[in-house]
Amino acid sequence: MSGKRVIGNWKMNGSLDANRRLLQELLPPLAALTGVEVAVCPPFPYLAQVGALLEGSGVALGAQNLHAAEKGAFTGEVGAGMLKELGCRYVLVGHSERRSLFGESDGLVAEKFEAALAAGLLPVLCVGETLAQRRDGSTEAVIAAQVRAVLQRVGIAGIATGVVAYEPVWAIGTGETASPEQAQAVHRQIRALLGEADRELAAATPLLYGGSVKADNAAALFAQPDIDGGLIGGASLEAASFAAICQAAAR
Ligand SMILES: O=C[C@H](O)COP(=O)(O)O
Repeated sequence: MSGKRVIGNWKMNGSLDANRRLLQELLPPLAALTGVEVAVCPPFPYLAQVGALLEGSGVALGAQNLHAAEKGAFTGEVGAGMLKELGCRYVLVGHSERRSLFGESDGLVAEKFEAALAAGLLPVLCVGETLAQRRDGSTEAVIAAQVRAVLQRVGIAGIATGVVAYEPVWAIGTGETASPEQAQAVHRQIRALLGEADRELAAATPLLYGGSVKADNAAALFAQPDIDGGLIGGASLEAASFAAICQAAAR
């Protein structure tokens, strides 16, 4: 039992028809896998449809974002309780597209992580450096600040209840994956940082890698000691590719 997790982030893609076809093709091969927990995160409007299609499959449902408040006058936003009620197990928090395109700060991301925990969801904290930050040598500082903001708010027990996903921004949707060694180095750093608070809980925190994970590079990434699975974007929209990635995690 490898205990790995693979989460598909569909981003702003899909339709009622495309979702049905994707899951029809994806669920049968996944049914045979053991030792891997799989989830998919469709856009908000499709959560109910996808939740119903996943019923009995063992594949979990996740959302891509949430508001930090429980409810109120926040037009266009969605609260953690609503996601929970629709059957979500996971919710992504602080994806780099949220940070860069929608101005989400480390502080706001921490508030969202806390709100998700309070509702009984498993928040997936996304962290990662830009290409410029990697080039100027600030990867470690950037990741540390992103992780510490959440650690300070919810403590190590809070983080360990959820998941952390390292997604170098330069590897997202670009086809350029971090090498297994590059990814492992950052994962080891995250584990060590969490370990300053509690070594056991740090060891138990799932650390996923995301950024151009494909069927042909997944196994090498998942073989790294501190990589506990993947957060998959583009390849999660192709049933055969996503199934192969899940298969690599199940080994
Ligand atoms: O949430 C997923 C990541 O942004 C990775 O996306 P990608 O697999 O298309 O590079």
